[in-house]
Amino acid sequence: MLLQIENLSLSFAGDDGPIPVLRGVSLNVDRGELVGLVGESGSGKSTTVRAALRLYGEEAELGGSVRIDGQEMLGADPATLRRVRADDTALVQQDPRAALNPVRRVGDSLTERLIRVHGRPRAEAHDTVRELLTAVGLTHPERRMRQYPHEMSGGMLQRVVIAGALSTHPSLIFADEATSALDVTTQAEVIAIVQRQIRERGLGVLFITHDLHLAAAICDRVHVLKHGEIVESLAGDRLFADATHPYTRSLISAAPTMTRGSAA
Ligand SMILES: Nc1ncnc2c1ncn2[C@@H]1O[C@H](COP(=O)(O)OP(=O)(O)OP(=O)(O)O)[C@@H](O)[C@H]1O
Repeated sequence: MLLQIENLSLSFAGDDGPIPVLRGVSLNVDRGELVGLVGESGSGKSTTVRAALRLYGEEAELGGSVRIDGQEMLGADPATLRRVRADDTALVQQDPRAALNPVRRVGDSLTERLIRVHGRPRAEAHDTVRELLTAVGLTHPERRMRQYPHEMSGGMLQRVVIAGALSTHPSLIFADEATSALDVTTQAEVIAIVQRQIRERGLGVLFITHDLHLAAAICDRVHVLKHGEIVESLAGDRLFADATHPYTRSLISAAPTMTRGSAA
């Protein structure tokens, strides 16, 4: 199992005592799986990811267990956390501009990480990045590598970020609203790239989205989070048909549908 979250709890320290945000979250992601985590804003989706990667400091109190590729993250020492984050996982978030240094050429941002963090020779790092930029659907990869983030569109930059995420050969990707800011066509292309990596590399993906239609269309399983608790877990292709929890039903009825004339 790539990701095993069991009974994960998290509270932030507040002036009037601890503020519980996650209340016993349990979910798994296996090799080759795309697993969805849905819920309304503030339900704790991003907190689940950040807690799993142990990105909080002393402000957060954690309980339960998170194992990534068998390694327990709660209680792991800083060197182990750095290794798991750098070697086994990648995190792709909504805003690709926040993930890239604005004053560096995108090729340098991507190759430097491979050279510094992963000890790859410069020429090999350069070739890897060029090949991955092609794989994520960018034409003229050498030219792209010489560009700065502001010279690219959001869709192009998110492809760059995904190429960077794949460059270290992670076994598990946390995609936190990774395609939410993209137009529908670019979103479909980027998702197709991720799905190919899932098939070809046996990658596992925890896919966080507020878009239930998207989750139903692409996820093997979908977990529904409400106030830090998973209230329902369903096969993606049965999400709309089989959901029984009132919260899931309310999310479904609130999800916008594109029907002819609906924009009028
Ligand atoms: N550092 C923090 N200190 C205190 N409360 C926090 C902190 N980070 C998040 N929270 C609270 O935890 C709750 C869950 O937030 P989280 O960002 O995980 O939600 P989400 O489901 O990802 O929502 P969104 O889709 O809006 O990002 C929210 O009520 C938020 O205000």
